[in-house]
Amino acid sequence: MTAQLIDGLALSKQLRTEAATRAAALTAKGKQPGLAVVLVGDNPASQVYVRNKVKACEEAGIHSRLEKYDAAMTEAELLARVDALNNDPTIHGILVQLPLPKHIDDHKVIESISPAKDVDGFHVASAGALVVGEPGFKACTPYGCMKMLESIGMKDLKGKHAVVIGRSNIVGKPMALMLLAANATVTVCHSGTADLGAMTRQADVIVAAVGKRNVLTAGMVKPGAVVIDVGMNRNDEGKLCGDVDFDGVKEVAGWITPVPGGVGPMTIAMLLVNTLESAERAAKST
Ligand SMILES: NC(=O)C1=CN([C@@H]2O[C@H](COP(=O)(O)OP(=O)(O)OC[C@H]3O[C@@H](n4cnc5c(N)ncnc54)[C@H](OP(=O)(O)O)[C@@H]3O)[C@@H](O)[C@H]2O)C=CC1
Ligand SMILES: Nc1nc(=O)c2c([nH]1)NC[C@@H]1CN(c3ccc(C(=O)N[C@@H](CCC(=O)O)C(=O)O)cc3)C=[N+]21
Ligand SMILES: [Mg+2]
Repeated sequence: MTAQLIDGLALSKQLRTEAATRAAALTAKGKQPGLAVVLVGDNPASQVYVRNKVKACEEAGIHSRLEKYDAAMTEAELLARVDALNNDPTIHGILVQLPLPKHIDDHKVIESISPAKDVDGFHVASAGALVVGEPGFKACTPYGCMKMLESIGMKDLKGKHAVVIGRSNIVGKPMALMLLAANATVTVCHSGTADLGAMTRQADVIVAAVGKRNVLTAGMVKPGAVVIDVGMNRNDEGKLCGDVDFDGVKEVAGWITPVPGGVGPMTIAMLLVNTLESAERAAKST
């Protein structure tokens, strides 16, 4: 059996076209949506991601402001920048690229972002809204994974068992909560899980969000399962790859996402969707 591909790149393009239509409608009313992306330091991966985000905004007609700062920037200086963006009516979304330099407390910086502009969905208010099922910004990566499931007719996961590998605040935990909200029965695995394969072999849906190559191999997958690969790693040749042994798992799974061209582009698309939602809300209230 060979799995069908969930093409995140194609799906993200569709979402970005819809975003462009919504952005144009706001701009026509003199209320162009705006996203601020703040990058501190010179992490090469962050440079690429941030450039991709800014480019996606431009293409969708969303105003983007890229603020790049030296790695020596102090926490107080960064907090002052966030405060200025919180009070800037032309900015509807604020993204502070992670990781931040070690001398800056990421938690403190994220909590300083106005929840109304937290388009990353990382603020404790956004995370809490997801826990209790209130409206709030959803973290872009798991939100994009849910859109991928929806695209293959799996919006409602009643009767399905989903296994999430990873429990970070930005991917694994919100992923588990979104799957739960979609009526899946959810298991969350992590570095303390005794027998990962025993868990994943029961799954109808597997989301791998670890950051290690080959965490999921063919023998760990139930035939026909849906496999979503969030991981972003480099192989020995320096090529981008996920957490899943793609070549092996694609022979067993029913559906699989590629890396690149899977979850990554969806993350960016959902960032635009969240920014539009923020801008539309702001337009209504003025
Ligand atoms: N495509 C995209 O848009 C995005 C991709 N990513 C990528 O996704 C991956 C995960 O990111 P993130 O959540 O931030 O990473 P973290 O490092 O914060 O979390 C990794 C999680 O994996 C768990 N883990 C580690 N080793 C194992 C193992 N052997 N078996 C089971 N679980 C394990 C850890 O467990 P414990 O909690 O016990 O330490 C932890 O919960 C990375 O590759 C990252 O680059 C991230 C964000 C967006
Ligand atoms: N505040 C904050 N918000 C984030 O959303 C955030 C962050 N910090 N820090 C880093 C992670 C990682 N992340 C990715 C987004 C897109 C791709 C992406 O587009 N990937 C392409 C390939 C890109 C390439 O070629 O390197 C793909 O998978 O096809 C990857 C990773 C967002 N993150
Ligand atoms: Mg830090």
